[in-house]
Amino acid sequence: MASLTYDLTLAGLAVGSAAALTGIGLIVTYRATGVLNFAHGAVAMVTAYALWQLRVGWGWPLWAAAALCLVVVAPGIGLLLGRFVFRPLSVLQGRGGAHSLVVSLGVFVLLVGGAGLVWGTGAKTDVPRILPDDPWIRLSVVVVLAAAVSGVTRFTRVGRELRAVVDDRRLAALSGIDADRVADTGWAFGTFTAGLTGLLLAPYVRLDPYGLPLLVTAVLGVAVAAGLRSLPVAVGVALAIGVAQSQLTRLHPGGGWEQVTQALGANLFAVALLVAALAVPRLGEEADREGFFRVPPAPAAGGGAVGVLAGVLFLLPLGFAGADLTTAVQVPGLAVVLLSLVVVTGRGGQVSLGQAGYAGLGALFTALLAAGRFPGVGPLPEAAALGFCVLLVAPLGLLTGYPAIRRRGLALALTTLAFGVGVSAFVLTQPYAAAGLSPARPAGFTGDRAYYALELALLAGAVLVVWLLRRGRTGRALAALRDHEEGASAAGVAVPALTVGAFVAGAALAALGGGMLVMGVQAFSPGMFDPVRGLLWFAAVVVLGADSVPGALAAAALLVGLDAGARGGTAAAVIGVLAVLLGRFPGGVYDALRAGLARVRGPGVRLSGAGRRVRGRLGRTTVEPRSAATRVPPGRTEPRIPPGETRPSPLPPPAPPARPESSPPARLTARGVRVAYGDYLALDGVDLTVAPGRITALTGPNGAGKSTLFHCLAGTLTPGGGRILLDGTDVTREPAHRRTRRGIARTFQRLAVFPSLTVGENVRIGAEQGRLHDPAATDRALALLGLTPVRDRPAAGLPTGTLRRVELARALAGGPRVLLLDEPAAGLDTAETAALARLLRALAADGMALLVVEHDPDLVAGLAATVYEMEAGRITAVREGAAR
Ligand SMILES: Nc1ncnc2c1ncn2[C@@H]1O[C@H](COP(=O)(O)OP(=O)(O)OP(=O)(O)O)[C@@H](O)[C@H]1O
Repeated sequence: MASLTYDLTLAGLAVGSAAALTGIGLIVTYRATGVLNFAHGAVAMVTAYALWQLRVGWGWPLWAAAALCLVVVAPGIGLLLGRFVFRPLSVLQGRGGAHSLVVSLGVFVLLVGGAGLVWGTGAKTDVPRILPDDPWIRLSVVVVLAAAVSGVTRFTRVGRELRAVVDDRRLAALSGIDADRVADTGWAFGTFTAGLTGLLLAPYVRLDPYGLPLLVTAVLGVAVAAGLRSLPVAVGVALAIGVAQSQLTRLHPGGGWEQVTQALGANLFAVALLVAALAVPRLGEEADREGFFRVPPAPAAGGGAVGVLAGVLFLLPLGFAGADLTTAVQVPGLAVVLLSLVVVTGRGGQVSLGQAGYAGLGALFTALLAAGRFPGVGPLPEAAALGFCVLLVAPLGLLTGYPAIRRRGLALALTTLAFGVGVSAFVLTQPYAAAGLSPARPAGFTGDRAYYALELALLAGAVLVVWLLRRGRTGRALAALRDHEEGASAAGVAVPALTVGAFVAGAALAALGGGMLVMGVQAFSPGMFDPVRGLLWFAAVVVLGADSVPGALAAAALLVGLDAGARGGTAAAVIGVLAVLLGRFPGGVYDALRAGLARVRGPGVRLSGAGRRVRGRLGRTTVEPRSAATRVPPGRTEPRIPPGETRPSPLPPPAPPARPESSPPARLTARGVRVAYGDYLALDGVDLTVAPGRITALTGPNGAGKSTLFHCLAGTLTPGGGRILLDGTDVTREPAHRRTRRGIARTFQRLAVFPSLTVGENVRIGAEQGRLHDPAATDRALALLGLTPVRDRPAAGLPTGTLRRVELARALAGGPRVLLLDEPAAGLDTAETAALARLLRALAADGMALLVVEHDPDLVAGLAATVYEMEAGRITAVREGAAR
């Protein structure tokens, strides 16, 4: 028994060593470049193929083949990626940034597709071993490598440079460090470890374009568990999981647990990925300095002609026959799955790498329900099975929707990926699913042509759902969520509910598409929904225009058509190339084509209303993540007005705003508010009152704690101690959107408008989601702020002064009783500042309670009735202002 334990431990250490190598490589690359290389496993796979080619294909000596792979091929791929793919992106984006995830997924699918094209999709079982089959040797390699990296990082100049770049790339560059060289080193080392992992693992697993990358992707959890930071933790976790996984094979609890134990034993790294992704919600934020990751929004499709063209193209297969028609049957189902990504990612701005999981569940449930093998449910007619599977899977959208409430960027990407990996490992590939499920098609639609017609009807329904989700109150709220989450919350949008809703709708659509697909091919196969396919679909939708229905339809046709008409892997390779080029076409290929078309047409051509809107949107810098779209370069207070456009009318003298009867005055109070950031006490028992009918100001030097207090009042930060009261009601623990609905509105120091919406839509969100829900409030607020002439203009690209008014109009449209303004005069010229002061006085005269946070004591002196002075987290003085 003891020897079995020993043998299993050794076997586990061997597996753990390979995982540890992956962890080391991922962390080093991430620290040096800010990119979590999702293509790590694909590089491992390509290097293993290279070894096979050199040794088995061309008969090279093993040592020479292995040396070439490890010294030239693997690091060479890294250097090429770093220099030609990610460096241009980081120049555009700043480190980390919005696109690196999509581009690294693009590299992943490109390598997977490319390997399929070059070596075929069949498995190679004769990859030579480069090391003896001794776990101790593998372990030694890993320990030596980890120690060497730690030593180099700690004690050498390269290591010091690496740490400096990790801390602050721009500062490091200013102090003479060649950050690009550091990044190159990170890439070369990272892909070297990927190559080594590939060579170590390939002889023991089936080497095919999908299998090895998938295996290595599940190991991402090791790096995540180490917070993408600590090499010893990564190595320890990897070895522990390797050993635990190996020991689990001894357990035979019998009964239902037998299957669970076996599944766990085979997939413990997937479990680790799931646990780690859930446990580290703020992962990657430090590398995403430009703001949270947002998938670049493509403009709404709008163009009726494109929609009609897509409709006609989708009707064409009705005239096909034979194999062509059988292939075409897969397109509408996949199109529905991809539309689910349009809802979640394109419109809601949430990364979802796990849609293949939902589609797979939809397919499996449909097949099980129709076969009468779903627990507790007898056989259902096929059409009913399809409908029922949608109802079953939709609530499961919570599984990724709920974590998405607190996660952004990388953390959300990893959580959704972990979901996809988990569903594939623990549900789709289990014996009950793998054993010959062959669902029939609904009665009356069994022939290919009839079934295709049925699919078209379902696809039309799905397009309608997406169309509805993009219009009206919900559509505007989703666009606001995507464009600027904090801004949406401040406008009153219930961000958590909407985020979950987007995932639930996405899960329902993906399940429908999965069910359609499996009935189309009349067989369930887990491989159709493996996580690699999820990554491919995500990349395909984003590159063709994440918020574009025609883009999703085109992606489905492309993916099915290319793989059917050409060698396996072509579709992945094409999507990969497009994703890698994404840096050049930030709004997706569809967007780029429209831009090209607009350029070819030239400026003299009159565009329709929709065309003008699209051109206006294309003019903005969608390449930047949210809020950055409205950022003004330093030293310039207002962007130049583009030629041919008129300057929006200046703010008119305010008529005293008529306060509706339903807006009784309100008082906002802070009582003994305390906030600590770690050991540092940012607010130390602050008392402050924002009284109705007057302007209260809060001033103090940088770092005094003004913004922290402001966040506590607005609901974006929950204090560690003390209370926030609105007219005696304790609102301390209420989120921002609920406070907005109670009548506490706010504006932002850095603008928080929604660039993909028009000025009118921006303000309308405030009226729809705020306290009063008064449809006429939009017009009133627009008129009050002098914005009526620009109400149909897209917010993107408007001057800062105008956008400040848009933000204020949005806040006022909700009928606030308390208005909190964070440095409202930032970026305004003198005339605009004076007009703003007049408006604020008028609002106060009308009974509103106003708080103005401002650095400049002179500026507030003439405006405020009460001035609170703050320093080092305390109120140091309260004095009467000139405007009493
Ligand atoms: N998220 C955070 N983590 C750690 N420390 C923080 C955080 N946010 C603020 N601080 C620190 O808390 C203190 C108060 O910051 P705060 O932004 O509230 O000051 P402020 O008066 O608004 O300054 P400014 O006028 O420059 O915005 C500062 O020392 C700041 O460095």
